[in-house]
Amino acid sequence: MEGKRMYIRSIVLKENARELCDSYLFDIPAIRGLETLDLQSPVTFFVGENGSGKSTLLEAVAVAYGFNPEGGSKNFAFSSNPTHSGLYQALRLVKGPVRPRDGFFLRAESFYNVATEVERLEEIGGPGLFDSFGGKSLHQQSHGESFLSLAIHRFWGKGVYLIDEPEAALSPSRQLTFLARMGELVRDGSQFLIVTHSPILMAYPGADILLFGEDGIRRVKYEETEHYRITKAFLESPQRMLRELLRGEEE
Ligand SMILES: Nc1ncnc2c1ncn2[C@@H]1O[C@H](COP(=O)(O)OP(=O)(O)OP(=O)(O)O)[C@@H](O)[C@H]1O
Repeated sequence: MEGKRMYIRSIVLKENARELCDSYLFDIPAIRGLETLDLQSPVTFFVGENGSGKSTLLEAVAVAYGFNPEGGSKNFAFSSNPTHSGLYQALRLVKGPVRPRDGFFLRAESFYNVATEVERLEEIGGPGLFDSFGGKSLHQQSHGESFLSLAIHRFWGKGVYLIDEPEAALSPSRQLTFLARMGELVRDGSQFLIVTHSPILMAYPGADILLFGEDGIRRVKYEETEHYRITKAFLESPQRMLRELLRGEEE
């Protein structure tokens, strides 16, 4: 996809951001240091340590873009336990000239409620309800199965897909299935913003990997990520790494 086909081109923190939202957000280095974050590839990953602000920023982008804070498409309006921050009010999104035809925001915590709402809306839509989800209610499928059903049957393409830790639902082989599905959707003009800890997912060719750290947000190569380096070192010699880690316990 050419740059001009990107639906969200940049994430900008407004100059008066501190007046617009909660102060704890500015204790997070990635948020504090944010000015303009350009999205340069149809697939962008937010990576970094636990608590570095990845989900906070993804959720704020989702809400600023018009998604329901708990997830779903732009038509979803359910609310079970609103916990999202006010950061979305302090963001300005620079959008591309082409509008997406589809979009979905998914978080692991509220996936169950999204699945319920998807089924409710499909029901209103008439018969053939479960055909689009492999012939079964999403609630009769496991977390991973229903996640993939959504990605395969409900992500229609030419869309914006914001997903928080898809690997929470997926086995390694299903992560590969999801990668392949992402490839199809990207070739069909879609854009993904994904928070992940998975060294499998972040290997997507040509993806832009944005590392959230103590110095703010910076672009890194796949092989520079801790996820790649630690996983590689571990798998090359699990015994050696475990020996070092558990040494204290043996003495
Ligand atoms: N309502 C809140 N009040 C104060 N601090 C909060 C609040 N919500 C989140 N935080 C803090 O904001 C920080 C960023 O959280 P966030 O969920 O964005 O991290 P993350 O990078 O997605 O982490 P993980 O990889 O563990 O999911 C954390 O330190 C968290 O404790």
